[in-house]
Amino acid sequence: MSARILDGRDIARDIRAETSLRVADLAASAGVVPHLVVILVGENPASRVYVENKARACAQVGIKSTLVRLDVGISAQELICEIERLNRSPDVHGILVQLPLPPHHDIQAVLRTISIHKDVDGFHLYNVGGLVVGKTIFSPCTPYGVMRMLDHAAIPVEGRNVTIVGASNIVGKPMALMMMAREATVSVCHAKTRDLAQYTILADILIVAAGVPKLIGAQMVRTGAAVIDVGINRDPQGKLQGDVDFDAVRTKASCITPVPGGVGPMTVTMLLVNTVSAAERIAANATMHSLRRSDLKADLSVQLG
Ligand SMILES: Nc1nc(=O)c2c([nH]1)NC[C@@H]1CN(c3ccc(C(=O)N[C@@H](CCC(=O)O)C(=O)O)cc3)C=[N+]21
Repeated sequence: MSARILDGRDIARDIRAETSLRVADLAASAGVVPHLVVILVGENPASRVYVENKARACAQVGIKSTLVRLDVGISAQELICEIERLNRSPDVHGILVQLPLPPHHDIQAVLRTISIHKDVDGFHLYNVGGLVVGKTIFSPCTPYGVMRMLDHAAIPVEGRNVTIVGASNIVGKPMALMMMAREATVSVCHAKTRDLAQYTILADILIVAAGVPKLIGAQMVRTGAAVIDVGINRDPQGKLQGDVDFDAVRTKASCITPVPGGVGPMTVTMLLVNTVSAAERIAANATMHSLRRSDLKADLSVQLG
């Protein structure tokens, strides 16, 4: 068997086309242009590249984006003030603090400062906790992108065995909760799980986000499984590589995502989707408030004769 390649760039293109239409509708109905602000602290070269990719993707669908570059030495208090300013700004709909942050910052404290209505990364404690009870406003982009890829490929989730390797806050843990919400049977493992293959071999859907090149070989994969590679590893030549031994596993899986060109483009696309949703929600809220105000004025003028 040779697996079907799930092309993240193709799926992302379809979703971005839909997203552009939503942007146009919002301009027509409310005169609003979605606006994402990305905060980059310091000079991490990988972060620079990611941030540039995000800006380019925004421009493609008509989202306005602003990069706020802050000095590596900025204090926690100054960073928090900057976020609070953006929270209050009615013309900003999404706020993203590029991770990692320099070590003197408490990442959780910073993320908790972002308004939950503008938390398009889905990293605020409210949105993270919301995944447990189904009350999240924004889902984190990478697991959301994986979900959309599976749905796009008509790969069923309900009642399936899903094994997740890697339990990070931004991928593995939220992925597990989203899969549980869809009634999958979920196992969460780590790169160091004893006899990892015992778990991976059970998976109808295997999702790998462990950050270990070639962690998953063909013998660890169930025949016909869908294999989703979230790994991003750069070899010394700068070539990007996932966590799955692609050439070996593709002979055994029924579907597989490549790296690059798999989950990565979906992550950026879900950021666009979340930003447009944020703008739609904020615009709808503003309309509701102005309606209420005009109702109130009408009531008053009736009462006052
Ligand atoms: N607050 C925050 N939110 C994030 O979403 C976030 C972050 N911080 N810090 C870093 C990670 C990493 N991440 C990626 C997004 C897209 C690709 C992507 O598009 N990859 C392309 C290749 C890009 C290349 O060649 O380097 C692909 O897989 O085809 C990769 C990685 C988002 N992150």
